[in-house]
Amino acid sequence: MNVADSSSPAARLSAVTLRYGAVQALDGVDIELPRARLTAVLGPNGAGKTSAIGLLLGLRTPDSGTIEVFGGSPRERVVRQRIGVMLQSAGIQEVLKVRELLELTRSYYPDPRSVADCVAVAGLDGLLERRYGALSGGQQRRVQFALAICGRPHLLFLDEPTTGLDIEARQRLWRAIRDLVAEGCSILLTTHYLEEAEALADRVVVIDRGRVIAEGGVASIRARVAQRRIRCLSALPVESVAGWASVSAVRRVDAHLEIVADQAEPVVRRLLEEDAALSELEVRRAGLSDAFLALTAGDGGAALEEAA
Ligand SMILES: Nc1ncnc2c1ncn2[C@@H]1O[C@H](COP(=O)(O)OP(=O)(O)OP(=O)(O)O)[C@@H](O)[C@H]1O
Repeated sequence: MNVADSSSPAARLSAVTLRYGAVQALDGVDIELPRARLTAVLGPNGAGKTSAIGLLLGLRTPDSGTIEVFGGSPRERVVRQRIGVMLQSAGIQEVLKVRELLELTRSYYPDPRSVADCVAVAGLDGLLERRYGALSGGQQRRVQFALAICGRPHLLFLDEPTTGLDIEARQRLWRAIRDLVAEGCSILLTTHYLEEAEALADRVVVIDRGRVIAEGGVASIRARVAQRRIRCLSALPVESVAGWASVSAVRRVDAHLEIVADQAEPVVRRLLEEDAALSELEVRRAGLSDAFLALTAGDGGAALEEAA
């Protein structure tokens, strides 16, 4: 295992495909997790985010492609001992007390944090003697986070970690996550919330229907979300509208044109000039789904869902 080479990524999925029966969950996915950086994986429900994490954890085997974690297989013990994980389905024994859960999980790792440190980082004051199953949803999430970080992982998987947390708990978790990255931890975070990615991520990978459709810095992904979405009933040909200034994507859905544009006004003006019969004109701020449309326009366009 190549633990010493700090220039290589912490983990890498290369050309990975994964199918569950008829469902192609991942379809040729390449993702790299650079060291000491937070990579946010964004995408709609069913995009393949959890499946990608399952592969990186060695819980599943891909149909094709390769997975490397610290240069080795995620199934090697020495690799697993460098990984922490907070999944959506936690599978935690409900009858155990928080202290027992922490001590049990700490025992798997060679150099764990102290229980007191876990309590401080995850905000578990007063919860150690409580049974896990008797905690509120938000308290359980905090315990799950503590279990994920108690082994001082070098690579941490956080699958929608702030779901169910109140604003204060979310802010606290964000601070803890930032501290971990500053200490050198590499993190893969999945989220449906663009603002969470903006607050935390160095890089964003957008997955849709099993494919990576965009990746880059937060600013470049956000720039696409700043676009406008224009929808109207018009017979203008898609090919000609696609060539107009400001237009980054266009497609036809039944009789409607759906356009993603950097600026709405010039496009709307021209639409009205060129099609006197145009009707049902709508302009709205583009959401994440519109960013997907803009990014995938070259290969036929992704399904346009309601703005995120
Ligand atoms: N165990 C399974 N058996 C069959 N299909 C599955 C299984 N797990 C996932 N899938 C399917 O694979 C696809 C990808 O699912 P996955 O859970 O990876 O998506 P996700 O991006 O994590 O979604 P979400 O945001 O809803 O958590 C979906 O179509 C899902 O229904």
